[in-house]
Amino acid sequence: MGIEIRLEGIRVQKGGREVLAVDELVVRGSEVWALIGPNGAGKSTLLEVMALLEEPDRGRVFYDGHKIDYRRALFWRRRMAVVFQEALLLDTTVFNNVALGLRFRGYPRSVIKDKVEHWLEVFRIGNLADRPARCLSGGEAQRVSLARAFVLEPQVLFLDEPFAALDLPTRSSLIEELHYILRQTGITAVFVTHDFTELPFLADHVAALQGGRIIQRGTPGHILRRPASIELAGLVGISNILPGEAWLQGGTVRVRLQGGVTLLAGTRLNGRVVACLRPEEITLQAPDTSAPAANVLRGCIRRIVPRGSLCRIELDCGIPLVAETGIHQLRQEGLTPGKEVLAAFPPDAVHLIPA
Ligand SMILES: Nc1ncnc2c1ncn2[C@@H]1O[C@H](COP(=O)(O)OP(=O)(O)OP(=O)(O)O)[C@@H](O)[C@H]1O
Repeated sequence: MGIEIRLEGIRVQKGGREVLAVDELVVRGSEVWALIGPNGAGKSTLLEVMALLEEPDRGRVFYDGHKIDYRRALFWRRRMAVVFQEALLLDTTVFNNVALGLRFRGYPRSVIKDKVEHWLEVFRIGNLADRPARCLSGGEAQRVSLARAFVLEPQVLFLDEPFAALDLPTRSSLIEELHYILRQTGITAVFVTHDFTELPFLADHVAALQGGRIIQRGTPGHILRRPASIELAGLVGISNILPGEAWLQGGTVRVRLQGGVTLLAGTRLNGRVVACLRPEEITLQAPDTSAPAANVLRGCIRRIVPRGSLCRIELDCGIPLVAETGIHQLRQEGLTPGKEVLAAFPPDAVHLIPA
């Protein structure tokens, strides 16, 4: 079972100004949390406070209900592991890098051998055991770094952008492995990421930071669909961020966008807003002659930009819109630049943020 971490009234100053102000945060045992936010938001500082690498200027940190005394934190540090973006390996073999922590802890040789070999296999680097760490690729080095963390059987794991420097296939396969291992082991885990696509695979909970404060917390689905700020909306891949004026009419919310188009929205707000619409919420249909319906806009495909197995489709519907679809659907529907289409999306997909 993973360790529960509780923060209370945390304040951290750097360079003469407050860079972190978190009144309360509880990460329960075995939960996996992601910290997201723009550059300089305080994610790494928060991770370092949680991992006992940085003592806050004010506030208290509890592990499993015990208030941390930083002079006696070794007891808890032995139950945690930290993985950084840079693998930070020693200039020796892969085996020795992974074995190092166990040797420090005085495990017998045979136990060390079994444990190291097990975790090298789990991260599919058993064949690299005798390879000098300096001769590894970035992805291999990051696998070694993860094996070195897991071999210590920590109860809590902290990861600061561990996949940021990796290519897409390596990142995808490492995330899949990590997802499986975290669920199997029940370790509490907290990771910092800039990549919103990692969230649904890895995290149960997300804390979004801005200006040193947690401005929103929730499930990955909630944060991706209903971000609390315009900056966060851009960060989680919402490519349609459209200014307008919202008003309530009966039970529905309408928003008149700059450009004159009126949409039904799923957030109860009045006044100046920005409407956020995820590109994958838009379905494209062939134009027909039926009466116009709510949130069905007639438009024209301006540009198609392939992105792996997906395509970004730029539309002119009286307002600029970006949709996303699979290559298969693109071919099936014969979608090409210049083609007329109907762009449809449900009111619930239109999230409003006060402007
Ligand atoms: N040693 C320092 N002296 C002064 N300011 C610092 C120092 N270290 C960090 N900061 C500032 O503290 C704030 C929070 O930094 P932090 O590294 O926690 O942000 P972050 O969200 O992890 O950013 P990034 O996504 O760019 O890594 C930033 O504004 C940063 O400039």
